[in-house]
Amino acid sequence: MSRFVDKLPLFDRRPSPMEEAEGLPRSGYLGQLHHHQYYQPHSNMLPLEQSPPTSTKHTSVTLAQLLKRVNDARSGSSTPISSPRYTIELGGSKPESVSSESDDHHSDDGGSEGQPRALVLKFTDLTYSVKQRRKGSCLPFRRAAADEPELPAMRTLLDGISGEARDGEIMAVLGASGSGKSTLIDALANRIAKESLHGSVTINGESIDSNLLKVISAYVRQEDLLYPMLTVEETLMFAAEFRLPRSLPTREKKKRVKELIDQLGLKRAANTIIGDEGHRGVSGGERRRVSIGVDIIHNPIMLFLDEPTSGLDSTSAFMVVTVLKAIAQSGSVVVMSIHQPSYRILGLLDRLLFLSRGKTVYYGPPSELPPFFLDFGKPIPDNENPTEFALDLIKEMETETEGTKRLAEHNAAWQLKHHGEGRGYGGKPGMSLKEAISASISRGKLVSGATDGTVSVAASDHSAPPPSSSSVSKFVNPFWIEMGVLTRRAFINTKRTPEVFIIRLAAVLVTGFILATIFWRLDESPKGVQERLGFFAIAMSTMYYTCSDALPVFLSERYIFLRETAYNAYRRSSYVLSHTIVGFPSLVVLSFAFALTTFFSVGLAGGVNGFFYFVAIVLASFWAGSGFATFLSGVVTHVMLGFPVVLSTLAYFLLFSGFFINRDRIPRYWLWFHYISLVKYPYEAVMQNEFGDPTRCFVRGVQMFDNTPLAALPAAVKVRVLQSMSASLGVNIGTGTCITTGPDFLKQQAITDFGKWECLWITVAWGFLFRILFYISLLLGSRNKRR
Ligand SMILES: Nc1ncnc2c1ncn2[C@@H]1O[C@H](COP(=O)(O)OP(=O)(O)OP(=O)(O)O)[C@@H](O)[C@H]1O
Repeated sequence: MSRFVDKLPLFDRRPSPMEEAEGLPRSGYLGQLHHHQYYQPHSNMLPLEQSPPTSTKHTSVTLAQLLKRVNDARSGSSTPISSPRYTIELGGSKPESVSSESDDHHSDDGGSEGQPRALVLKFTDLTYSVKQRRKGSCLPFRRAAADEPELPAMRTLLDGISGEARDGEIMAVLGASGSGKSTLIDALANRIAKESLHGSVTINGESIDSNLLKVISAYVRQEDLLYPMLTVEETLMFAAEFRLPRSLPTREKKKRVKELIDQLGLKRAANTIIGDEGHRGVSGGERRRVSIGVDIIHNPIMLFLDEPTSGLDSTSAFMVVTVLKAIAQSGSVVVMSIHQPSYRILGLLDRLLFLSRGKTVYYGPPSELPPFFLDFGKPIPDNENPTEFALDLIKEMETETEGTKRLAEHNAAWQLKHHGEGRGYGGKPGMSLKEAISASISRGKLVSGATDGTVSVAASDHSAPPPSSSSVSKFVNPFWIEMGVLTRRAFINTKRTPEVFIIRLAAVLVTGFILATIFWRLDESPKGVQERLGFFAIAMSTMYYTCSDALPVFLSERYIFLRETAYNAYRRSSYVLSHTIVGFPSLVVLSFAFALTTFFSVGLAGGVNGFFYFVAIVLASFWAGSGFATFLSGVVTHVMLGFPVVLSTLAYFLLFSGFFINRDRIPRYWLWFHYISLVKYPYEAVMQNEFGDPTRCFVRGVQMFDNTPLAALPAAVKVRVLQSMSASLGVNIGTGTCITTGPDFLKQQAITDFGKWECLWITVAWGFLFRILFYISLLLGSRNKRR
């Protein structure tokens, strides 16, 4: 572990000036690891392994003053060291200096409470209720059973929760399953719609602009949402490209990824793919750590995590919380929910908030748990993990009729008695929000969306202008860089799942082969004409059917997309465009494959030009069809919903295309469907490509009796019928006279609306339209807030 901790770049592992000056061993995290003493009053500081906790205030002041003196002496000036330095505090550590200004404040006070902080996230009286539906209440005829308890219309998930989280510390939210932990984290991370959440959440006393919060914060979800075919390193590198400032050179981004891989203990898995059900990849614990890594890559100023340690073994969980602690100590506010912290993890937590059915039943440092429960009349037995004890007691009380009401009241009284009205532990911010963010950037925090100037200047210059929502751009990268990164990622994903394309190609080739053998070398007789019609109708609708595999593509990555766009990793338009670009070459290959297997074997007209037009219209059909399936994938939430919709809609498109019933025979009130049928346009296009030539004749002389009851007559009889017909009509119709040319046939089929090129462009336009609709569905459908 010590080797692992030594590698943590976020910790200042250099010997502190005081250590150097006094020849003391290194302070830092190890000192804390070796001293799991939770029952010290939380204001105590244990700065060094050997230091007895005498007068905390005295120790801290002396340390701070000494540090300042040594710093001054070493630098030969009074300029403060800009990198963060930490003293180790029981139950947490805190930055000694955020700026020269805050240094002074720290010197004045020394205790962890009541000090001015760089960042204070304060939440007051947070209350959130949701409408509650009784099972089956949507059925008007359902009657509640006599013994069924009447449920209230609203359910309160958070009930007047107050507290604060501060930079340098980890605040942990604890409670039984369903107590409201995730809901509280969502409320703090601005993931609940304003109109639904009552109470206030402020940072340094100011309510924060949603876009600015997205830039300075990160939210780690409970679920792992990762691309299965990317390796651990690639996953983190893409996260770095989306979250680190664009002014940071790629070399630095790579370095940061390597550091994070080391910190999270992922070195051995770095080149392994994430994996899924079908592909063996990293272990569940490693995947969890990668998920966390993706969101902490930029060392965010505000970090919210929903059960980051769930599913991890105790060593990995400790490793993760250690990294979180390092992030906190580099000047971030870290809020996380956790089920049952081990002893070691508890030593890294600074502030605990226990919830029971949406109410606070304990709020304070771990060190106050024993006196709190002693005062409540339930002393924590020696050697028992205090959080385990608290959770067990809470669970037990929840089963009683009164619930945890008494404990909640005890907590309220405790807060009032020990921490006064404000319940804020006195950690007042020493600067405004903008100044605090600016100071964070100065200390090396990478505010992803900050403009080039702000970041580069801020990294070295304390006088850098503080960023605001106006000086921080919404997106990290410009459009074309996003496009490049997304295209590269989509390309890698596609390349690593060749089976998807191979199956599609196989489906097209098999269909082409079957059609080629069935419609082999069609002649120009009326029968051949009918068969051509059948070939075109089935060919064009097959194009669309094979496109339905585009449906699961977005559905499978929908939640990754939602996670990434929640923090403005990229524009939705870049996503749509990059996926279109990556998918297009495969459409071209499929079009050629289908055209080559069918065009010549069926004996279609037009020679080389006709062939390329045929390729173009097949490609346009694939383009429109995949656009349609992609659009649906943005609207439906599950593939099981999507497939029936795609398949039935395509069946209707075929029905109204003009093949089964021509336009003139379609009832007027259904005519609109004929015009929105995706199959109509490519069908009419290939028909015109085939029958557009007026010099080609498809019905000559007695062939006019084909497909009629007279077809069965002997040829000589048909010739006589033809002669008598021409005599009675007074026209000369011989056996070689052309009765129906191609254009005549098109007229009979009511294919007169558009020319063949118009049909091609309309099909292409459909493809664009569906992609625009897909984009709109992403805009409207990817709200990340609870209502
Ligand atoms: N939209 C909703 N409608 C009704 N109840 C809801 C809704 N959302 C959440 N809940 C309920 O609110 C309670 C708190 O949910 P929350 O996810 O915050 O719990 P949790 O403490 O994070 O649980 P866990 O530890 O199991 O993740 C749960 O009982 C849940 O069923």
